[in-house]
Amino acid sequence: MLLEAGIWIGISTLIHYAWFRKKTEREKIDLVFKNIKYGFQDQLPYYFKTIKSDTCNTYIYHLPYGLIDDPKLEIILQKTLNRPVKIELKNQLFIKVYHEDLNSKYNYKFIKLDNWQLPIGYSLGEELIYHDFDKIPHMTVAGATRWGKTVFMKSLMTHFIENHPNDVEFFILDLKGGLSFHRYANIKQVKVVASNYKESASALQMVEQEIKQTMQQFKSNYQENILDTKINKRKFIIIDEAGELVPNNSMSDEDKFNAKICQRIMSHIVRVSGGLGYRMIFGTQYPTAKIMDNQIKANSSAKISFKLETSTQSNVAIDQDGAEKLEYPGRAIYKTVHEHVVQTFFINSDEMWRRLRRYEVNDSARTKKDQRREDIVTFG
Ligand SMILES: Nc1ncnc2c1ncn2[C@@H]1O[C@H](COP(=O)(O)OP(=O)(O)OP(=O)(O)O)[C@@H](O)[C@H]1O
Repeated sequence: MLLEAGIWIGISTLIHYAWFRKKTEREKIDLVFKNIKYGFQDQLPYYFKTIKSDTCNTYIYHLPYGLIDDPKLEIILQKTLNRPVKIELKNQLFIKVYHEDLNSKYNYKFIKLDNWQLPIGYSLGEELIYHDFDKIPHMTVAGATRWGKTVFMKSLMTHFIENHPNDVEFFILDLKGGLSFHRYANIKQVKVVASNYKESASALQMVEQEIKQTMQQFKSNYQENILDTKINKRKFIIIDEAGELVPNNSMSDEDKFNAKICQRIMSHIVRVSGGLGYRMIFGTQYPTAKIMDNQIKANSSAKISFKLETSTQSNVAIDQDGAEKLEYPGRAIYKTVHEHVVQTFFINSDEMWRRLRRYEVNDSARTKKDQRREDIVTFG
């Protein structure tokens, strides 16, 4: 009698333990598959193995033939496990469950990368995500005001000046009155900082003229692409706020005229100059079809978006929803063929100046150089 009671207590304790014990991550993943019916007919993903690392646990599953990815799965697993989750579907299903979320700030640091690669920021697991401007020359940068566009452009500038002080050149259109980039106008690598329509049109005409000359030079040497030459120079045209360059009725005739020149040359730059070593960074807080027109979008296969107001804007900027849900300044979606959520690097003006001031040239040297440039440029 006593023995029977003891066995019964033992069994019920076991049942109780099995029922109430904390489920493992893997058990929870299996339950999610079952509950949301993520499978093909009655076949669910079949567990293969787990790889544990310092940053995450990766659960690998074989998939029944015919089962494709489901965008909801990542969100459901994230909520169920209460951890950041990233899902990749290659031949198998890889579910990465991270121990830590992304930090909301990573300070800029000098990172030596090959050639014309730019560290964009960290994605989950502190994986460094970088962009190769020799593979994809032009980039659009969208984001509502105060969410990180200008800081991103500044860290791009600092990175390339630190990595290629003798080979990089910048043409900057700072249409927020020159407030963000004026301080760097006398840096050796900065050819011009334009802060109004007239200066912007002149700066872009300067670029257009240089493109013409480079083209001529390539033609006479039977060269097709800068990557097949020994030329190390790369020229970046930064547009910080492209929305200002769309002609509208509140502009004076002269401003409209100059804005139209800018539109024409920006479109020329993205169409013809990538192979010649020119890279355009097209920034806007207003991603509408009018501002980010088809020409710019089609020729800028790299897209970054910081937080935007609506999913409609997100679809214009990066061809998908998501930018409207970003939560922190500096957090962005970087999209080429692949897509990554990243925390971009933070740099403030003092730090940038501390790093770049050694490249400052004095005013008289700059004036002489500008005069020489003006000799070859036809201003509109
Ligand atoms: N990568 C980052 N990491 C952390 N915080 C950031 C980052 N980038 C920007 N911030 C924060 O957001 C603020 C605004 O950034 P930024 O000036 O780049 O915005 P913006 O989108 O260019 O705005 P605006 O269009 O008004 O110029 C910064 O002063 C900083 O406090």
